[in-house]
Amino acid sequence: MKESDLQQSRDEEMMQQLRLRANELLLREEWEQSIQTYSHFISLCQTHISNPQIRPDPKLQKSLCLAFSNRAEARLKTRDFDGSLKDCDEALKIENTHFKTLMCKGKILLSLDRYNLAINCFKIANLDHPSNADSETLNGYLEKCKKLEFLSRSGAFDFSTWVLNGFKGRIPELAEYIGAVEIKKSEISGRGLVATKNIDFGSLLLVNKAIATERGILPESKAGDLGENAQMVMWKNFVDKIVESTSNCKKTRCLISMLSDGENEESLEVPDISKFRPESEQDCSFSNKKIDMEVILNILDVNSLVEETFSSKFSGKNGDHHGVGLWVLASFVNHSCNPNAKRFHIGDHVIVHASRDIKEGEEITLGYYDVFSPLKTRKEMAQNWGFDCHCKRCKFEIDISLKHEMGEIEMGYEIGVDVGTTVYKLEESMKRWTVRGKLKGYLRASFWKVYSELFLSEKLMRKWGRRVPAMEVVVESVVEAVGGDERVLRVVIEGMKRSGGGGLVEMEKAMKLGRGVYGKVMKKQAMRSILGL
Ligand SMILES: C[S@@+](CC[C@H](N)C(=O)[O-])C[C@H]1O[C@@H](n2cnc3c(N)ncnc32)[C@H](O)[C@@H]1O
Repeated sequence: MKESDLQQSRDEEMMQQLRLRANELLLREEWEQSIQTYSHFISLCQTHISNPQIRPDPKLQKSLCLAFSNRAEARLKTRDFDGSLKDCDEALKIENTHFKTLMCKGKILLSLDRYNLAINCFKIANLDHPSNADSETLNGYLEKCKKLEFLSRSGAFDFSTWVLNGFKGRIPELAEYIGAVEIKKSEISGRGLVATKNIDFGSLLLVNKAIATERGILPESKAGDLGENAQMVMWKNFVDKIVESTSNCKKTRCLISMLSDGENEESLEVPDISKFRPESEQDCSFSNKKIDMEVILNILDVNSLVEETFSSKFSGKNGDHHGVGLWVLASFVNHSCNPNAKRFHIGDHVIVHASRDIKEGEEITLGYYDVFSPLKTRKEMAQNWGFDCHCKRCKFEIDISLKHEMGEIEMGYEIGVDVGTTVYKLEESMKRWTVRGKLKGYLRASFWKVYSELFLSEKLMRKWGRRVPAMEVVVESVVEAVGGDERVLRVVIEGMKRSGGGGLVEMEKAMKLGRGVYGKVMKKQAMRSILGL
């Protein structure tokens, strides 16, 4: 036997061993090792195939296709989406209708929210292998992709069934969605999200999937080592997940690199909103680089959010479950103390809707912290975020806080003076200062705690009822000024129940308020059930 023939048979033997070993590792779910072994096999196989002295072997081509496909699967398990997609494409170059590869590629594209491309993969797989044993699974994926693609285009989310089931069972299926908004230079700070047309209160503005989230149980009291340690562990895990996502996916790396790290926000580039659409390809200077750890930490500091879950908003409690995450598009929304939007979290998605009517060109704003608190508390919370808020409401309240009576009212609020006295004094002072319209709503929202305590107490209302404005009047001004809130809803519903359940008009008002608070994501019956009407 010639030396070259001997070498060829040694190579073939080696490839055979590598292939079997890699398959075994894949079955044993030892992803990293199987990736390494497939890589070794692939490299030998490619050298072998490209050798002009060796007769082309269709069997070897098939093995190479399968090796790429299997390595793609293993890479998918390690969440290396880019690597996995590249492997799928290599396999498909060899056999363009390879079923297993098309399924794998479809699943990756689905988890990257690229619904249309995923649909294409599943469709080709279906056309070419109509009687495949896995056709039920395939059709399941195809249906799921079509549904998500529709949701992502229309924003027609409906949580009614989930709500009516008491938030039990599977959470509603959610897709990424971008409503009538664009990113523009903001008058508040840096870039912001702006309405591209008039938007009704309750309408969806965006649904955005997290780059990563971390959830955990933290002791109720955050004081003490136990709470602090648990918080630190959660934060560390969260940072690790973000680092992993940025190194595994070019698109994630590009998107994160567009976020503010808190420095020179005014000079940051204003990205086009299309970059955030599910199907968009990314092409940025960061695409092949690692983002510096210090930059990642600063970006997370400025942009990560604590979850406010949808179901806990209704029950009024989140228990000791806490979640933190990074939602890239939602990170472009600035804060205002008279916000026009609200956010909720379901699974890994954040859902942002208009909490008031929004005019074309108006900036979308969220309350990063509780906007139903007095100026002093809000200022402290803004400082924790690292900025000074200069919104209309803050400016107005800063002027008012210079008045002597305001100092007395604030002092009374802090030391817990009877709520009726505080409300009465504030209302009388507003008359003297000729505070009108929205401005009244601003101050009432700042002292909402005392107003709600007064309205919820039959005893106090008997004493003060005639000397203070009616609950409906206060609620209307507060909602117009800063938008609704679960706590405002609670006062309204209590008031309705106390007056005998409320007529149709009251009921309609409460439902309308509910749509501003929770968004138009459920039918009337579900809304009625969560409002307890
Ligand atoms: C989540 S980012 C919002 C988007 C940011 N403006 C940008 O250009 O990327 C949060 C940062 O925006 C700025 N910001 C948001 N709301 C603000 C406000 N009301 N006043 C001043 N700065 C604000 C602060 O620098 C804050 O740390």
